[in-house]
Amino acid sequence: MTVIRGLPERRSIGLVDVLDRVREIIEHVKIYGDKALIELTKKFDGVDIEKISLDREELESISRELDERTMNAIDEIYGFLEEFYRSIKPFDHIVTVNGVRLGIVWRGIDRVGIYVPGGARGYPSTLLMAGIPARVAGVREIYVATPPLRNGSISPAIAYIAMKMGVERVYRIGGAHAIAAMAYGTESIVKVDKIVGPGNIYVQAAKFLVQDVVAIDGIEGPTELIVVADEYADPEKIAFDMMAQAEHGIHTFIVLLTTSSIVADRVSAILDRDYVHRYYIDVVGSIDEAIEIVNRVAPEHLALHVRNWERYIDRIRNVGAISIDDIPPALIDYIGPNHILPTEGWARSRGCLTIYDFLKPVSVLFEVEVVPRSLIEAVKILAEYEGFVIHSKSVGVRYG
Ligand SMILES: NC(=O)c1ccc[n+]([C@@H]2O[C@H](COP(=O)([O-])OP(=O)(O)OC[C@H]3O[C@@H](n4cnc5c(N)ncnc54)[C@H](O)[C@@H]3O)[C@@H](O)[C@H]2O)c1
Ligand SMILES: N[C@H](CO)Cc1c[nH]c[nH+]1
Ligand SMILES: [Zn+2]
Repeated sequence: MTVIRGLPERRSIGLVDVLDRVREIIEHVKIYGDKALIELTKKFDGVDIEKISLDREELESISRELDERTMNAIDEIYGFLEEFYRSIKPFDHIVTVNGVRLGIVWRGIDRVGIYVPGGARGYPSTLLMAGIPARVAGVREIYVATPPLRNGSISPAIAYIAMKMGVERVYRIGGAHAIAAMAYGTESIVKVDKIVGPGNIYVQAAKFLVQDVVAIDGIEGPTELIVVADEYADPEKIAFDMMAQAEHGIHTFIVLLTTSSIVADRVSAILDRDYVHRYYIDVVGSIDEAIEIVNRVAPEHLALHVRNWERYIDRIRNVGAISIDDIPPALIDYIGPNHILPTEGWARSRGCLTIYDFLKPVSVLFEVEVVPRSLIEAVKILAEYEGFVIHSKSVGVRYG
């Protein structure tokens, strides 16, 4: 049965199901370094790799295998996303309030590790989605980890983008061990300040577990989509949107909530031809009810096949991405603004990957021109209230 009526209690797999196994993998990498990476790559990917890290010369040679048509497609999307991220790059904000000049200045993170998932042939689009905002933000060093292909090499498209982006190194390792390696460092892997990127449940569980030493962007696991549709929606387009996201694997979470039993039956009839993936369809009383469910479930993607969508948009709070009206989620996957999106309900507290993931706001207090007496007095009082007498003196010795 591929189409199930109603909603499940939970997603088919979650971090909690694999944390113990992933913890063991991480410990193994911490102790044995490169040796563990080579061994685990043999175990999980079935590939012997002697050298983990690919330098620019090797990347150049792999990228020469890329056909011109795909190269042009990458260039086109690269240019589009670069322009988008340049145009939303935040400015420093320095203002004067009551004679005090202060503000926020943005600084790029020094070293970022980008995880690019394996899939069937690699996810070059993910490198675009993470690497372009990182570059525009001014990240100094970018490292990429991606699982090796069956032949031991990596996707020529990933190699091409890595070259174009000027990344420092590409590591041909995937899974939880790749995350552990970038978090703790090994003989051939540089320890980074932040790890970003989507992947399967092992990859995301590893990101979750290494937060004692490295920042992460969030949990971006197996793909999720909820389609909300009214009676005017086109069942064929809905089915395509659902099957497209199911294409990512067997752990995807794909749901249709519709007010129309006719739409439900028609979509179900199309999806029934897919024997591999699982889909959920529920008939709801109203679009408002569907939106309540969406906010509770907090899916990665939401597709809104609803007339008068403007009426509902402000009430949609907990989703990673919204495709409205006739826009397929698959378009967001390739032209963004970003397809690196929270799953497993994490959309309740964070959204898509953005340029802000690669920037740190630094708090700066410049000169104090006219000393606002009341403000200085307030500072001294609060410092003393906290028991920090020297804090109070340090301010008082300058401003009285
Ligand atoms: N949420 C998002 O933003 C987003 C974006 C793109 C893709 N995705 C998801 O990323 C995932 C990609 O998954 P994938 O598996 O193709 O690639 P992946 O790179 O995430 O994982 C593959 C690696 O997992 C490791 N592995 C495999 N089996 C294992 C096991 N039993 N124990 C430990 N490690 C194991 C292997 O080392 C392998 O190289 C899909 O689920 C897709 O839906 C999510
Ligand atoms: N749908 C994925 C996010 O869940 C992103 C993606 C990349 N390539 C194709 N699709
Ligand atoms: Zn996709």
